[in-house]
Amino acid sequence: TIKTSEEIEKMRIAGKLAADVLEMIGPHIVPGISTGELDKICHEYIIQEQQAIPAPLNYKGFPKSICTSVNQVICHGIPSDDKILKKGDIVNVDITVIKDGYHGDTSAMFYVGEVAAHADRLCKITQECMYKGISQVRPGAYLGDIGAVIQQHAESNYYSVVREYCGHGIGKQFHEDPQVLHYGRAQTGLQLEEGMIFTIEPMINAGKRDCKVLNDGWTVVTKDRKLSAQWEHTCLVTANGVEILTLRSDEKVPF
Ligand SMILES: CCc1ccsc1-c1ccc(O)c(O)c1
Ligand SMILES: [Mn+2]
Ligand SMILES: [Mn+2]
Repeated sequence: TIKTSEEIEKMRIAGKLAADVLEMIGPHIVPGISTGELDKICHEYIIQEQQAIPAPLNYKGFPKSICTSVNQVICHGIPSDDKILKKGDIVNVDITVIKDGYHGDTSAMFYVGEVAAHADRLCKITQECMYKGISQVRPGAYLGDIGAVIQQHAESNYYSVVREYCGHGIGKQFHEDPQVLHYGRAQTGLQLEEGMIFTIEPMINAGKRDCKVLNDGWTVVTKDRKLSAQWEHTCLVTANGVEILTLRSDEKVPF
């Protein structure tokens, strides 16, 4: 749906709050902390400090307030007191908050201590995929333009694009139309219009694109158990391009 200026203002607030949670949790991500503890810290911050609601909790039955996806986990990792982070791990923390009825959805990769060069490279290229996708956003552009540049950057670096999960429209609902695929052909699909708001959240695998869901019914892992990375921003289509609603205060847009 095309958001009104009043709705856009509320989405700016929700987006900023989601970004603030990621900035808050970063320093806590050190060897020895559990993902269950990260969930507790974020939950308390969202509820008490932000007087907001964590959207994942009880969404389709998800049991926690954030998603924490470590190493070969592609997405929807369930925080656990038994999952202790160790040096060399890469972890995606995915935050969605609801404030005044509107959603802000963002995620980032964090390094636990020093990580291997190949892990660092995957995280960096994946962030570049997200930014390249965002750089295509303007009125009149096509959803296929976003998918094509993400796929091109990933595959030219010998990585693969997960296809089973995608970005999405967002507003009063966590997930709205359109689906935003992270692969595709330029100049195809829906045309973007000023006032549209959606996420771009590419999941890029070091190995093959195939994935599977574990017996917990949530955790999505790479079939070949190689590493996966993901970054996510909530984006607004503006008259002259794009506004990233979940930009962090220390984050520079590289285009
Ligand atoms: C945990 C929330 C959830 C449950 C089913 S899909 C999903 C989810 C998680 C992160 C997201 O960015 C998203 O758009 C959806
Ligand atoms: Mn998310
Ligand atoms: Mn999302």
